[in-house]
Amino acid sequence: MKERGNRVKDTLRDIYDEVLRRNPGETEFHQSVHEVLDSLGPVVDKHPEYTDAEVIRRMCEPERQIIFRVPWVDDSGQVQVNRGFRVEFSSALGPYKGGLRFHPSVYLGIVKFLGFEQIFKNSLTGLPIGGGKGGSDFDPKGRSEGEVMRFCQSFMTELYRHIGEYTDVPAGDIGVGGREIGYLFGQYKRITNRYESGVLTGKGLTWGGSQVRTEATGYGTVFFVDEILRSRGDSFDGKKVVVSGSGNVAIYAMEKVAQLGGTVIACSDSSGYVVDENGIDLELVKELKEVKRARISEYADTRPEARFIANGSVWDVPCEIALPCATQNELDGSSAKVLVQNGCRIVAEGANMPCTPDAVRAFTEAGVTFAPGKAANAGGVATSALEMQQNASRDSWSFEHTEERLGEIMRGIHDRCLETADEYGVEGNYVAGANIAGFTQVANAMLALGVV
Ligand SMILES: NC(=O)C1=CN([C@@H]2O[C@H](COP(=O)(O)OP(=O)(O)OC[C@H]3O[C@@H](n4cnc5c(N)ncnc54)[C@H](O)[C@@H]3O)[C@@H](O)[C@H]2O)C=CC1
Ligand SMILES: O=C(O)CCC(=O)C(=O)O
Repeated sequence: MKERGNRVKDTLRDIYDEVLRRNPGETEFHQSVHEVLDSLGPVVDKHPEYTDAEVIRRMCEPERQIIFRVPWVDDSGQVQVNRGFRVEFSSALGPYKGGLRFHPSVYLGIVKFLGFEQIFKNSLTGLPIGGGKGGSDFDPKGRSEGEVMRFCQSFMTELYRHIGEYTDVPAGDIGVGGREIGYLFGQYKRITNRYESGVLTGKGLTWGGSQVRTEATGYGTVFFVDEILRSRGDSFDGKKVVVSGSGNVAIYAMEKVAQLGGTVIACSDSSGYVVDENGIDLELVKELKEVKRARISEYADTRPEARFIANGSVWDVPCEIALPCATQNELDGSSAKVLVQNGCRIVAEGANMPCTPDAVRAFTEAGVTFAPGKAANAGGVATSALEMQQNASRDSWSFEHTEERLGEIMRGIHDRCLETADEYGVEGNYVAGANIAGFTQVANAMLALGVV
């Protein structure tokens, strides 16, 4: 028995070593692979057919990686050159699906970590979507409307030949919202001469978009936490919540917390954080971030009762529930210890991999419930799949119906994580439950499809 356990460990170690060797310097990708492999011991033990067919080894190698030049002309007439990426990771369950990120930190390792996470997240939704991710090192900050449009058009001038309703369906992520999806869709339509609505999601409501897609990731994360609370006979009522970021995911997480009776007392952006003990004024954040594209510090200029802190961590603010909704590795081990000391009981990742491995360890050791992003933030991509359904049937659902579907999907993911954790002897462990449940569905499809 012990010998078999050691063999399983050796196999997983061997696969991880190969990932390190093949993908040098891609630290975020290594981190995300390690986190998944760490959960798979009991599955490999129970199902040797997965390793016999090298399912895990194949899963760690993207089906296709596309890197391309994105040249464009800025407002001063200067030619700029950025780099574009699309990593098509797994199409075992459906067309590649996942967002595009425009941020100066983007390189292959970030796109691959995000694409890898997306395989398991998309599987957890129970909807027919594979995993992929893309983006560019373009920095939209400080760029004019015209510059953003010309960049998006140049990006799509290459990307269009790799995507399609049945092939690969991108959407938004950091730095890519409704405005950018509009420019990208416009250029795709122009080049292909096809109104192929299902090629992108996150579209505007008058041109093929879905109700609730804008809100879906943030709302979904809060629905997930609500399910955790409900399973303990508790609710958001009167709970103090801290959210990091103030972009798409953060804004709609804050909105749903308030609707369910909780109070968000702090949020942030990359320049610092604001604390408003009376509850963050969401209309003000929306005005600053969605309309003016301003810094969060302006919040405190408008609300004298609020404080802006430029240096420091939003995780220093005491709360019962923490929702990291900004970016990867933004919450480290020492921040996690501060949260624990201050009485935080639940952490749910609205962002992708915002908690470092040290942070996750600190939460687990302290008995804090930790919901990983691939489960807790799956509401965004799930609603993208609902957008694809509406596009395919040329239908358009109401806000209420779509939100109801989102709620059902998030409750389903929550329950599947717990049931799977129980089945594999790691009761209450959402990380293991999410990784194993997401993995087995993809692995079974890969076995059925042969060595491809
Ligand atoms: N948009 C979506 O549907 C989904 C997004 N996500 C993830 O959620 C996270 C946020 O994405 P979005 O809200 O879409 O992007 P966004 O571009 O709308 O907002 C990002 C926010 O994070 C802040 N931020 C970035 N770096 C920061 C740092 N180091 N410290 C503090 N704040 C920082 C930015 O100032 C901004 O407020 C990302 O990890 C993304 O991958 C996950 C699932 C779906
Ligand atoms: O809606 C989508 O396809 C993308 C969502 C996404 O990028 C994510 O789940 O991280």
